[in-house]
Amino acid sequence: MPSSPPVDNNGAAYFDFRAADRVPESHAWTALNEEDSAPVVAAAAAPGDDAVPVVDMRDGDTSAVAVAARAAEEWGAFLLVGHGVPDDVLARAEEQAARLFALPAAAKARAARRPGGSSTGYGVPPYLLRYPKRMWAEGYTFPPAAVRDEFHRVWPDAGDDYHRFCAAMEEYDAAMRALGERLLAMFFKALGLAGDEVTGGETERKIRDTLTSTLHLNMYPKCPDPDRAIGLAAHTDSGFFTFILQSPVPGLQLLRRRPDRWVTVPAGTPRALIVVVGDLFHVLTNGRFHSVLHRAVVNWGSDRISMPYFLGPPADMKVAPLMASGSPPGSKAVYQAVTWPEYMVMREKLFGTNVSALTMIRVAKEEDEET
Ligand SMILES: C=C1C[C@]23C[C@H]1CC[C@H]2[C@@]12CCC[C@@](C)(C(=O)O1)[C@H]2[C@@H]3C(=O)O
Ligand SMILES: O=C(O)CCC(=O)C(=O)O
Ligand SMILES: [Fe+2]
Repeated sequence: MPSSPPVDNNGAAYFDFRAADRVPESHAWTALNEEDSAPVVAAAAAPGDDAVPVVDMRDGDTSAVAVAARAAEEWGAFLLVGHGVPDDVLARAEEQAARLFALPAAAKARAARRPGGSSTGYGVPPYLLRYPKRMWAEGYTFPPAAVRDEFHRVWPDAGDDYHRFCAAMEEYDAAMRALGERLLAMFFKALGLAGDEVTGGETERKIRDTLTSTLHLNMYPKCPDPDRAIGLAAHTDSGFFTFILQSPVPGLQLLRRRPDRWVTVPAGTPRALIVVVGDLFHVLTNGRFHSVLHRAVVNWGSDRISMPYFLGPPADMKVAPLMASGSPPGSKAVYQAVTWPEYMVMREKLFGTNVSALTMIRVAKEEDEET
């Protein structure tokens, strides 16, 4: 297992990206897994098969549901348009995130993640600290419900800047959460469970009523040598699903299999949100929907901001495959029930081994298709 270099202040003492005229050894990206070296399909050239699917929520129910189902099965991700979240809500959130990252290092360092793998604050998420190299990015993680407490650390005077920031995040949170509930309903329809009152209706309600959310703001500074650095290394999201608001600068790439290749998600669709399926949704759907490896690359000319909004179960919920009462006879749950924290522990342990934590909770190996 690769050992991580020591990181000061729980990962909040970032390298001074602004002053960099080269990528130092500490940030020089090295491939860990085979996928890391897979070729990149140029966004403009991405034809037919490699064009990222687009789900338009305005397309009447059945057609949008069918497109979402195929995309979740075949890609584990898609672009979501017609989602109804007002432009100005997205624009304000993005603008405020940019203002946060533009603050002096000392202001941001006041909000450093606390020791012991704390899940909120400014700095590198604990899981990413396991990588042998640091990434070309700054990050800030927080549960949106706690935004007013959390950001007192950055703005102790609680002045106008503080209020503008918190109001924009609260608006973004409310919109994303409502959208999360709508997408959950679409996914349940797609799974053909909507008519199954026990497996469908009850579980859907339980998941919807207990959904938890986490916001993680990413800022990828422009980079003097983008091919030598990485913004965010290849990973799957561990929760149910993630909405990513990305700035007009491209950078997000999705891994497609057979043959392995990275497809760049176009950033030109105004106000489109990207939906990424996470590992626990992979489990919930018994592998029908796929969690997807994705990463963020950096570029020479511009900073890039992304604002992933992670939706998942509460910490004490056991997530198990949903088996519809109408499932074909003989179909079995392929995954063991697991809570989010249990899953995170497994994933930590497997870090650097090239084995997905999903393999650890897989039961009926012989029936399982490749993931
Ligand atoms: C709710 C979440 C989702 C987290 C953990 C926690 C807060 C930060 C998220 C990320 C963001 C960066 C990649 C990732 C892999 C990471 O290390 O931190 C994500 C992770 C996950 O999806 O597992
Ligand atoms: O920056 C992006 O587009 C992706 C961010 C992401 O995947 C994450 O934070 O988990
Ligand atoms: Fe991610």
